[in-house]
Amino acid sequence: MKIAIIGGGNMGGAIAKGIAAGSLVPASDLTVTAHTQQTLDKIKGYDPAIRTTLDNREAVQGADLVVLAVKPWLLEEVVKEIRGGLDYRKQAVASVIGRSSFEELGKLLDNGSGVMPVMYRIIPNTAISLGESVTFIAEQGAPKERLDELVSIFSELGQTVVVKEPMMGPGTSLASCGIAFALKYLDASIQGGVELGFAPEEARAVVMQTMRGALEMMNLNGTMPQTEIDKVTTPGGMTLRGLAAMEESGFTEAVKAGLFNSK
Ligand SMILES: NC(=O)C1=CN([C@@H]2O[C@H](COP(=O)(O)OP(=O)(O)OC[C@H]3O[C@@H](n4cnc5c(N)ncnc54)[C@H](O)[C@@H]3O)[C@@H](O)[C@H]2O)C=CC1
Ligand SMILES: O=C(O)[C@@H]1CCC=N1
Repeated sequence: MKIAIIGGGNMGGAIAKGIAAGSLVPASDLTVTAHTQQTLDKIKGYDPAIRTTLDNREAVQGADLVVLAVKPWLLEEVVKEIRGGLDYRKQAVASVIGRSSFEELGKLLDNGSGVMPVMYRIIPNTAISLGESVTFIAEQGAPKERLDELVSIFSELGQTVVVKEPMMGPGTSLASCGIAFALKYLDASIQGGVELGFAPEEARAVVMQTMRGALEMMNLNGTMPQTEIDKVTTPGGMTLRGLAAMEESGFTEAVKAGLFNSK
């Protein structure tokens, strides 16, 4: 599958890096565009075989899939720019834009011909660059084999979850914004560790290994977090006091507020 990524920034670049490292799409079948040559040079640094250009119209020529990965406020401008050069019978269009919809994308892509392309919404998180993403995918009008092919590509880069469009917002919150929320917990822990007397690098190492251990226990034991929390918590002990203080400060509600407000 030949893929053109329009906007090789944090997300478009991470997708390009991940796909180039995978086995299903040769790096030479990837074309990435950006607003500046400096960004394209960074993309070349991932794999020199990735094709790069500042010209969006040139990039979409011959692509089987065009991935729109610009900031939301640039979507309309970019779609208008490339629309005339797309063959909707052959070329599918995917949006990675966080708060978009098939309705909005369809309106922008509508060229009055009565033919619409296969459309996807694809929301990875930034760990796609190292093959550890959770990627949510929804489709509109995709034949099963084309969806399966797309899912195979993204499944090399972590876990892929195919959903109906209404679950794209919640999926984005939980996994794509969610990676920032997880990092926020780590950041708070490191800050606290420093205030407890550790050097920042020591606190970082301790917090990362503690998080790794927590994840691995859940993974190996097939448990929910509370089961593992119960094993740590001595009645009347230190952990209980800490957990109570966290909840008094609104920990669980704060995390949920982050999820509900980001969708
Ligand atoms: N960063 C993330 O973790 C995620 C981002 N997204 C979505 O990805 C989209 C891009 O976000 P980021 O990658 O974070 O932004 P970014 O600013 O890092 O990347 C956007 C890229 O678009 C390029 N660009 C600007 N104008 C252009 C044009 N006219 N033609 C071609 N390229 C152009 C810029 O050079 C830049 O490299 C957003 O719509 C966001 O909602 C979705 C999931 C996760
Ligand atoms: O913050 C955002 O809007 C984008 C979408 C999901 C992650 N980053």
